[in-house]
Amino acid sequence: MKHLYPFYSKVRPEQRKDMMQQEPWLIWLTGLSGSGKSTLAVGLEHYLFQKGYKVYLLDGDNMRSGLNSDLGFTRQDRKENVRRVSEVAKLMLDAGLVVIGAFISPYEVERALVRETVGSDRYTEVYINCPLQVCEQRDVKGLYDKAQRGLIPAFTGVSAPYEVPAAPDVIVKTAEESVEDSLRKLIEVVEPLLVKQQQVKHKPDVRGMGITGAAS
Ligand SMILES: Nc1ncnc2c1ncn2[C@@H]1O[C@H](COP(=O)(O)OS(=O)(=O)O)[C@@H](OP(=O)(O)O)[C@H]1O
Ligand SMILES: Nc1ncnc2c1ncn2[C@@H]1O[C@H](COP(=O)(O)OP(=O)(O)O)[C@@H](O)[C@H]1O
Repeated sequence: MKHLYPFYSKVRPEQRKDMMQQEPWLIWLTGLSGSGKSTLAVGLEHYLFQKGYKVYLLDGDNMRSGLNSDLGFTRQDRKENVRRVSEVAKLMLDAGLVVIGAFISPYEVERALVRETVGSDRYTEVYINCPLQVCEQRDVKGLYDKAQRGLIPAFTGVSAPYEVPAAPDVIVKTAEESVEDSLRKLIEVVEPLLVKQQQVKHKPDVRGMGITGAAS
């Protein structure tokens, strides 16, 4: 039995939105290695940052260098990788940020878990669609070549599966579009989601702000 006693913040989500002047949102980019996730995620983050949004990018290679450095690419480790990232993203959303996640996340069940963890009302799944042959030709990091020579086990698309998203919110086809075109398409869908829906006004009421034992 776990003896846990979660506390509840006195800062309401609406107050955070007011402070941050944006809708917290997770934009999740899934696709094969070399499909264009990092290129588009970096571009989207940069664009949104320049426009004044408080935005942060979580990327597979980066997360796997720190928090998830103990994980490899077995079925179980990929599941744990995405589970941890979804919990990190949830905390960042609760703090009011816009979060971009760029992960292969090859299994439908884990992508559904991300959606469920953060809440489907603040989640957009983007399928970075690019045929395997094109990714192999690009071979940005030389990983396909190594995987084909048997030097990298369980490489997505070569020796491990990638389940095409059944119902993504957005699809970008990076073999057919320029980087600029794909980025524009992404921005056109994403930016309207982040604009704060309504300004919430509240009086500066300091009663019960957690100061205990003080004379009232
Ligand atoms: N076996 C294997 N399969 C796929 N990818 C591999 C593998 N080994 C290392 N890499 C590198 O890890 C990056 C993908 O990490 P992710 O955390 O996004 O993967 S996953 O969501 O857990 O499947 C991936 O980055 P991208 O190329 O940007 O997708 C690779 O750089
Ligand atoms: N429309 C596009 N969108 C994104 N990347 C593209 C596009 N067209 C070509 N590319 C190229 O494809 C490569 C994608 O690499 P990268 O972003 O590292 O992929 P991933 O992060 O999915 O492994 C880059 O060299 C990029 O310039």
